[in-house]
Amino acid sequence: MIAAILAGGRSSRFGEEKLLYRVDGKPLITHTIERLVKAENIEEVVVITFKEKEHEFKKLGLKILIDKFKIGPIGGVYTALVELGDVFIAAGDMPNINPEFVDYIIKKFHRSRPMVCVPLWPNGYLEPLHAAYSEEFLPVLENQIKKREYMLGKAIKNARTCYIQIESLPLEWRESLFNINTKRDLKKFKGASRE
Ligand SMILES: Nc1nc2c(ncn2[C@@H]2O[C@H](COP(=O)(O)OP(=O)(O)OP(=O)(O)O)[C@@H](O)[C@H]2O)c(=O)[nH]1
Ligand SMILES: [Mg+2]
Repeated sequence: MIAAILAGGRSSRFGEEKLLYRVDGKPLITHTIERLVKAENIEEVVVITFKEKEHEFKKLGLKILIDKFKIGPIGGVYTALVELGDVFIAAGDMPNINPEFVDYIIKKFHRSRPMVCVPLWPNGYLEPLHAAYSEEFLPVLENQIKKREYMLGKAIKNARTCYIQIESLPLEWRESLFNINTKRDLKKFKGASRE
């Protein structure tokens, strides 16, 4: 499966483009990609971003697709599904992605053929930017985008979805869902202590 990395955000909480911010000598998005490609079920990584940011990511040697929507993650997921077919979606700001967890989600996805296979917290909170999507989900997205309803979680709840109960997974997999939103979050990123 191809991994599509969403990289069109404004980094407003971070204060500058967080995905290009260098941590341990490399851009944050490179940490995310290095983790993703370790998953056995990920063959290739493609970055979904806006035209204005294309150049910066291209300089890193990354394959880019342009998100023309600018309506938030839902537009990035839509772009990925139209251009690539079934994909694993990840946010670019997830440097602790656990390849085993990614493989687990993709295997579940292939087994039950849902529209979306997404991690779910006990409080009902979803992790739509760490999930596998089928192109069969496109009509649901189109329907919502047409109505200018841009909540990705709402589309997922209206789809044929396989939920992965996070509380039943190995505890250490949870760090896969960690994402960097502020400069303070960088301190929690264990990059420095890893090999
Ligand atoms: N392609 C695409 N990616 C997006 C879009 N909005 C957010 N993202 C990406 O989705 C991921 C998670 O988003 P956030 O953590 O909210 O990042 P952000 O929007 O850059 O940051 P804030 O402005 O602080 O909310 C990041 O990797 C963003 O780059 C979008 O409209 N299109
Ligand atoms: Mg985030």
